[in-house]
Amino acid sequence: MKELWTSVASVLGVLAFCQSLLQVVFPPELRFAVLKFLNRLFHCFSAYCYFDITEIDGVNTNELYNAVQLYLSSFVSAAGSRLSLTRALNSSATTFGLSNNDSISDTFRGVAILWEHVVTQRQSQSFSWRPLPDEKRGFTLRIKKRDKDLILDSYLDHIMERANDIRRKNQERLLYTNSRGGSLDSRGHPWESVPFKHPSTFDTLAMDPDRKQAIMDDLRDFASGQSFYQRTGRAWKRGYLLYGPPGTGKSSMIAAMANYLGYDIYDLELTEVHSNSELRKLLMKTSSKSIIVIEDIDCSVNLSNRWKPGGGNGSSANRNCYDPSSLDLRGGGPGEEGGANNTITLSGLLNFTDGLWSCCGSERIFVFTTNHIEKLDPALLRSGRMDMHIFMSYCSFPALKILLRNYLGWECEEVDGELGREVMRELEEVTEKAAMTPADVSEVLIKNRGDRRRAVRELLEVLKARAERNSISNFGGGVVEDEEQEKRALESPKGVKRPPTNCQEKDNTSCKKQQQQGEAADDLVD
Ligand SMILES: Nc1ncnc2c1ncn2[C@@H]1O[C@H](COP(=O)(O)OP(=O)(O)OP(=O)(O)O)[C@@H](O)[C@H]1O
Ligand SMILES: [Mg+2]
Repeated sequence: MKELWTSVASVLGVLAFCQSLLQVVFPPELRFAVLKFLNRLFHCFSAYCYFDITEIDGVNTNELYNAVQLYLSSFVSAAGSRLSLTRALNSSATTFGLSNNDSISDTFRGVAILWEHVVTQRQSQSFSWRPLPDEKRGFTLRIKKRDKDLILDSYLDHIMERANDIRRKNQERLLYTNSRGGSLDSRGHPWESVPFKHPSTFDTLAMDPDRKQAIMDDLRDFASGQSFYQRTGRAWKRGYLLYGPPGTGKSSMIAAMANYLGYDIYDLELTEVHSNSELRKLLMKTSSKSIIVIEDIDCSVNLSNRWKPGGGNGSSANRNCYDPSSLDLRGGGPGEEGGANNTITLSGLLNFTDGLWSCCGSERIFVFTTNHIEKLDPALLRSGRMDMHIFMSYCSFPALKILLRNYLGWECEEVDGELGREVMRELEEVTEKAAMTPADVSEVLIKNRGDRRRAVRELLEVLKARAERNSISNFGGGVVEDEEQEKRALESPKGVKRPPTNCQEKDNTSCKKQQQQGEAADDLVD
């Protein structure tokens, strides 16, 4: 054993001597050329090829590095005895990683792959726009030369896909906003994000169950439709236009969609976007598997005035709603024609959702909402642009039943007894005529959620009062004007007034009936 150590030491000594001799005898240029040559010779005869994936690519973070790190973390935990642990911002899960200069093998389509995590000290920093970390990190991928063409592209795509899945699973959903008005953050990102924790789901959404199911099916088909979109040559995106009076659940529906699909939301504030090119940049910085939302598309920006440089004074009165009749969809828009490059136009917006740029990235959903579909330009409604137009209506009876279940834990299907059924009939009859929004109904239920009996009784009273008011104002039409609805939503019923319970004002029969219903409601929810 002693002899072995002696011989190893003497070999090392000889090598060190040769190296110092090389350094003394040969100039650095020659040494470098010799090493390069030896390196080439080695790679020529080696059966393997190597790919370096560095953490920082120039000054930008290399997304592939992050993806590989996440991908390896999915199976490294079972393999390694020494691992690095990390937890990302907004993440609820711990990620395992390879320790410095450790390696792990993987197989893909029967091909063996070796990954090595290489960490070296960075040389003294030359000039850089931003400080770089002291350590240089990277992964080296080793595969057999003959497998290179066979798997490299598909393997890297597979890694990116898996990494995105892991990221989504680990991370709470994110809600992005462009409220910084075009300025970029330190990583060059125009979007700001916060964790998205909206509790709305399709289960809690009050709307007709058949329509709800149709939307869920559509979303599911979209999310699993990669091959369909590829086969048909369509960009993998889908547009939904949600329209209806305020408080009917448009925003709640968007949150439910995001929670259902596990997508992030990009809430695009059009008033913060100054030009079509800025809009394009924002789009380019959105990730796939996301929902891009423009709320109140009819009011968020005065496209017509911004279109014509001298065409409007931009007064707040004008800014509130645009006049679609003054929009001109011919040509590329004024940004290109009129030289007003700092404007956002309808054509820019349409290109955003529909043009070539809309296909950068994939699996994205565009959702526009409006209270006034009739004010939208037909170009926005054209088929193929917004694939599905979803009307969010006043509270229907099936929707009311969902709200009763959500807020009071009350299953209408389980109602029995003659009086109980009578109340259900009353509710059914009066709900449509009342034309109340789910938001208004929710208010009544929230206020009385501690006392089911009182909640149902008050709801019935409010519905009846609304129905009566509607029949008077519309001569039996039953649906009130939009403006009135908006006002009603703004009023936000702090305390819903009860209709007069003073029976002297009414005839005896109706008074008796009212009393009976009150009692029935009491029995029903006992
Ligand atoms: N269909 C619904 N199902 C369940 N809750 C609803 C529904 N519609 C409204 N709500 C309740 O009313 C509140 C307001 O609803 P939401 O913001 O989704 O309405 P909206 O249609 O987006 O209104 P606006 O047009 O003013 O933006 C929600 O927080 C939710 O609690
Ligand atoms: Mg809304």
